[in-house]
Amino acid sequence: MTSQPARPGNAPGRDQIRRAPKVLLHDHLDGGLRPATVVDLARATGYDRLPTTDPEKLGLWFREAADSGSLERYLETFSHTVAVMQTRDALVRVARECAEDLAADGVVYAEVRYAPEQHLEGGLSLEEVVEAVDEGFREGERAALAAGRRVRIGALLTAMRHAARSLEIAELADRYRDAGVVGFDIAGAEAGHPPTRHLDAFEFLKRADNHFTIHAGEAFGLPSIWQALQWCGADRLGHGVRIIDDIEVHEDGTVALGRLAAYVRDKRIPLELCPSSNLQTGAAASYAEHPIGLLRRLHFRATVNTDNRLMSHTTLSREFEHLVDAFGYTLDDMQWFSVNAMKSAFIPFDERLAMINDVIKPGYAALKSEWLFRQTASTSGSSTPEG
Ligand SMILES: O=c1[nH]cnc2c1ncn2[C@@H]1O[C@H](CO)[C@@H](O)[C@H]1O
Ligand SMILES: [Zn+2]
Repeated sequence: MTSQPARPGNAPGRDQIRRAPKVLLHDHLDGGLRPATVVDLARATGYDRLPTTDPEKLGLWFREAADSGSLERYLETFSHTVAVMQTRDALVRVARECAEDLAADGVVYAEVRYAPEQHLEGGLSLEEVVEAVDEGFREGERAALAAGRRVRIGALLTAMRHAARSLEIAELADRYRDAGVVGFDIAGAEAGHPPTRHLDAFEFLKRADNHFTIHAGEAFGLPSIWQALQWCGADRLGHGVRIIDDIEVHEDGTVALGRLAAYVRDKRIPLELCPSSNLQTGAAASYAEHPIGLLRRLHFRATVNTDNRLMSHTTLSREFEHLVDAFGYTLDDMQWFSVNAMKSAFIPFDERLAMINDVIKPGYAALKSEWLFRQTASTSGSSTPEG
């Protein structure tokens, strides 16, 4: 274990970051398994191609293999997790543990995505996959509640952008809407697989009043973001980090936004930013240089996300710790990101508002008052009373 780095001023500590109510919009179910669960499930299903069956080494292996500098290589690691998620029991377990792990990390609302078409090899139907995952999420929510933590999980159904099942998956998402599914997404290698290949799926979704996000502007730049928004009509951008290519920072500190960047900011298009994942796929060089710093300053609708907790050896708290260290963020910044994310969620407006007013704001207020009392206690303790 590394020791907690010293953080200046009123920077929140590791424990406060974990306890702060957080909202997660971009997390892949098949990218968040516990290493020990991968080993267990491989044993139970007879999958013998894991690089190692030692959970600790396996965790390390995923992290290192994903640390390749390219999205394509990063995605290769999913062959192992997807391979052990082909039965109903496996899907229920992985989804249950996901909900429990997020709750333990202080996440109060999450949208977790996966591609149903990748879980059919054991003979399950698309519907059975969706129902198994939903059962797992609900079990996990109940287990978390019994442990004193409240989390709400909604599913996003992903279609793989290199495949040709997006309309079918979009229809599936529509059918399971209000039954645990809150939206749709496309994922997979970005270069060479433009979102416009899936226009029929997006048009269907829009006509049926559904929400969707698109992985765009991660490994590929502005044209991908432009297509996702202006051709496909995405509600949010998965990553969207390359919008930075349309922002010019001048030497005197002034900033000029290109038309697309201005559109994204003006329309409050949510950016599902995933710092650690971006470092691994080469989309950013370091936390300190990650575009999230500038995007937050310019008041884009930026949110903080994990992408793949297993491959990036991360949690939402750890993502925030990195940002606190790199940019000196405070609890106010964390609250800003969390409210941004909650505003951008795909559940109904009144439920989002209730989460913001009844869970997020009171949660941060309590943490801030803790901090205030500690400050007062330490100042009065160190001063000598006069008279
Ligand atoms: O950052 C990413 N960019 C693009 N695709 C991804 C990323 N992370 C995961 N997946 C892909 O999404 C599938 C469904 O969850 C995963 O199997 C993986 O292939
Ligand atoms: Zn992703």
